[in-house]
Amino acid sequence: MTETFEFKLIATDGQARRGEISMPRGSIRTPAFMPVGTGGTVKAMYMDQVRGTGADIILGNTYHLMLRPGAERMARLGGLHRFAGWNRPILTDSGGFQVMSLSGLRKLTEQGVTFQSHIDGSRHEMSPERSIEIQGLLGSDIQMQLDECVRLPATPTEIERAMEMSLRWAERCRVAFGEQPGKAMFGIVQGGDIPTLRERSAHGLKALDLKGYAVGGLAVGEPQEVMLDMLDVTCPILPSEKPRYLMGVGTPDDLLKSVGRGIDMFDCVMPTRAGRHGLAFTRHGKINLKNARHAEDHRPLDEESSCPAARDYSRAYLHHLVRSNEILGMMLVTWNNLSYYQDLMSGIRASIEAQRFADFSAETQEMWARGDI
Ligand SMILES: CC1(C)O[C@@H]2[C@@H](CO[C@@]3(CNc4nc5cc6c(=O)[nH]c(N)nc6cc5[nH]4)OC(C)(C)O[C@@H]23)O1
Repeated sequence: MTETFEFKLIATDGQARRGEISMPRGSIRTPAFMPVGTGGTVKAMYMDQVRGTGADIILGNTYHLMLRPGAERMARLGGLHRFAGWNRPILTDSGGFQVMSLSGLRKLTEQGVTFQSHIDGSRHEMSPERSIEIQGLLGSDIQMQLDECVRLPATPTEIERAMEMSLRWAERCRVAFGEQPGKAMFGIVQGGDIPTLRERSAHGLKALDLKGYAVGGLAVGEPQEVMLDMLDVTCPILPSEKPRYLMGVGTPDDLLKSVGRGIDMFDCVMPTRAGRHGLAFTRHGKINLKNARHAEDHRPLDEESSCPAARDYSRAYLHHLVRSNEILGMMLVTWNNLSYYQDLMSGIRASIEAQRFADFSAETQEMWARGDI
C-alpha cells in the first residue's frame, strides 16, 4: 500500500500485461475483475465473501447512490467504504451512462445532463464537476470522468459530437478532481465503432496525462469482433505505464480476448446477474441449473474449486433451489460465479508471469468447448 496511486508493470506477454496498482486502501493485482456493487452491495453476497473470492476492488455507481441514499448523506455516514463494510479500493462510474440507460426525461447539454430519477421521478442535474464532487463525497478511490456514451448504431456525426464533448468534459473533470495523491480520476475513450474517432479520443485523453484510461462506448450490444477491433485501435495509443479499464465487460471469453489486447481492468454484472438466474460459470463452461438434467446429479459444480458453493453442494440441490426460486440458490450460484471469475483472472495473471498466456487462453477455451459437464 502507498500514500499515492502507483501502477507498476510486472510482466508482459505479447499485448497482455501483468501489473499491480498500489493505493492507500490496498493494492489491485491486474488483470483484475471488479465485482459490481451498484447500490453499495454486491447482490446476494457478504463483502467478506466477495473478498474471499479474491477481489481486490469493487465498483459502485454514482447514479444509483446519488439518488439513494444520497451523496451528502453518504458523506455524513462516513462514506461508502464504512457504509458498505468494504475497506479496500472502490471504483465508481460517473453516472452519465446510467442516466442514459436508466433514467427518464433526460436533457443533455454542454453544461451537463438533467434527468428524472427512475426511482421517484425527482429531477436532478449532473455536470462533470458535480459528478466528481459526488464521487468525492462517496469516498471513491478511482473516479471516472463524466462522459457521453452513444447507443450504437449511431451516425458518425452523432458519435463524433459525443466523443468531442466527452473530451471537453474530461478536462473539466481533471480540473474539478485537482490533486488527490492517493486517488485517481480516469478518462474514458469514446468514438463508437469508428477507428479514427477512437484514435482522436485516445490521443486527446493521453494529452491530459491522467492516472488511468477506460475504454467506454462498448459492451452495448455490438458484436464481439467490433469490440475487439476497437481495442486493437485504442490500446496501442494509450500510455503503457497507465492502467487500461474496459467498462462493462464481460463474459469469460471477452476477458481472455481483451487481456490479449492490452486491457488491465474489467467490470461486469454478468457473474452476479447470471448467478441470480441460476446460470453457473465453471472451468468446463456454463451450466444452466434450471435444466432438468441436473435434477439427480450428485456432483458439485467443481470439486476442485476452493469455493464452498462450487465444491460442497450437489447440482441436484442447486437445481432444486433455483427451480424453487429459493434465496439460497441466488446466493450460492452468485458466489460460485464470482469465485470462478476471480480464479480465471488469477490464472491469467500467473500465465502472463510465466510467459504462457496464449497457451493458457487456448487451454481455457478448449475446456469450455469440451463441456464435459
Ligand atoms: C454485458 C452485460 C451483461 O452487462 C450489462 C448488459 C448491457 O451492458 C452493460 C455493460 N456494458 C457497459 N458498457 C459501458 C460503457 C460505459 C461508458 O461508455 N461510459 C461510462 N461512464 N460507463 C459505461 C458503462 C458500461 N457498461 O451496460 C448496462 C446497460 C449497465 O448493463 C450492462 O450486458
